[in-house]
Amino acid sequence: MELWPGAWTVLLLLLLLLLFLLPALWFYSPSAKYFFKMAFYNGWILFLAVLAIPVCAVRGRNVENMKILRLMLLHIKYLYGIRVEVRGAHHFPPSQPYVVVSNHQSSLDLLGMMEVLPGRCVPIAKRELLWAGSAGLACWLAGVIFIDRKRTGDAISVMSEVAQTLLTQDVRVWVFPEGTRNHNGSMLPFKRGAFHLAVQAQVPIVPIVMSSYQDFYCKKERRFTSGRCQVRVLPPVPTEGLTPDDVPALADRVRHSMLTIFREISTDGRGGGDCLKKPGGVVEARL
Ligand SMILES: CCCCC/C=C\C/C=C\CCCCCCCC(=O)SCCNC(=O)CCNC(=O)[C@H](O)C(C)(C)COP(=O)(O)OP(=O)(O)OC[C@H]1O[C@@H](n2cnc3c(N)ncnc32)[C@H](O)[C@@H]1OP(=O)(O)O
Ligand SMILES: CCCCCCCC/C=C\CCCCCCCC(=O)OC[C@@H](O)COP(=O)(O)O
Repeated sequence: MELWPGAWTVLLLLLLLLLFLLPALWFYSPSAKYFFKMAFYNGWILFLAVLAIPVCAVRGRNVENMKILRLMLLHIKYLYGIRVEVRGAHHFPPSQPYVVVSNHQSSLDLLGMMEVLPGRCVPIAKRELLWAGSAGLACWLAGVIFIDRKRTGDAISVMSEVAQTLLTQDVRVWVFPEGTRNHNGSMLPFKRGAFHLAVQAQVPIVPIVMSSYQDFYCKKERRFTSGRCQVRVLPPVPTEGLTPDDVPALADRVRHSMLTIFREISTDGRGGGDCLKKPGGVVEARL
């Protein structure tokens, strides 16, 4: 193929620009750094999923595949210099089904989640994740339960089937009761699906709180540095003898205990707020 004579010069200039521009952007523009890091995070997970799919496919759709995904994802915190400290892991009931509920700040929750994910535990995820290419397929193979948030009736019947599965197949379920990502320094009101699920199956609820990421991550400010995160497992909350009428109070009680711990373990003691940094590095809380 013949190229226009100046084309090589243009290509060379573009290459030089990339070679110098990308590192310069990385060092001098925190926003560019944020985008590179997030793009790499998603890209790396998609790549790992491509490797995981054939291994998981041998077993077919099976909750045991979640162990493979977990092992493959555990190193990511080192790539990003995030120290994940786990406390209270002894609170996990040793061998029985239960429902884990945890706060949901960002897709980075995957790091804390993989740190403590119990055996035979499957997350409940929005249906859209199923279409996230290789990651969606890997999730499906690992038994992730998908719900359509736009169809309440369908979501509720999926949750009711899950309640049966909890008991008959000895699995645990991980639910983000806020129902969506929330990075505003507090917790959204809890949706009640997870609590109905636990009451229907008469299994305990294990609340897990991940401390605020706002020291090292803020989407609004395009800031993503290294940092620390604490994952706190709280004592199980029994549901034996409770009925659907008890669900609203149960959900409120669990949210209250989680919010208290969230504020306690998040570095500014208030959960970080809307990651608005005041001059002097003080983080203003918006709760
Ligand atoms: C190596 C490579 C790896 C590659 C792969 C990478 C990673 C893999 C590993 C794991 C990753 C997976 C992690 C994925 C995480 C994704 C996180 C998410 O997607 S979060 C979003 C989805 N989750 C949720 O939404 C859960 C919380 N939502 C609920 O519980 C909701 O209640 C709902 C069931 C979805 C319904 O919600 P909706 O808004 O439609 O309605 P309401 O909540 O208002 O409820 C209406 C009404 O119904 C009552 N209700 C709710 N549930 C039940 C039920 N089960 N039984 C009976 N009644 C129920 C509820 O109480 C309301 O009534 P009332 O107002 O009277 O109380
Ligand atoms: C605990 C988070 C698990 C994340 C799994 C990461 C896999 C990502 C790899 C590449 C795929 C790109 C698709 C990004 C999917 C992000 C998953 C996520 O965090 O879902 C958010 C969901 O909950 C709530 O959704 P909304 O906040 O309502 O929109």
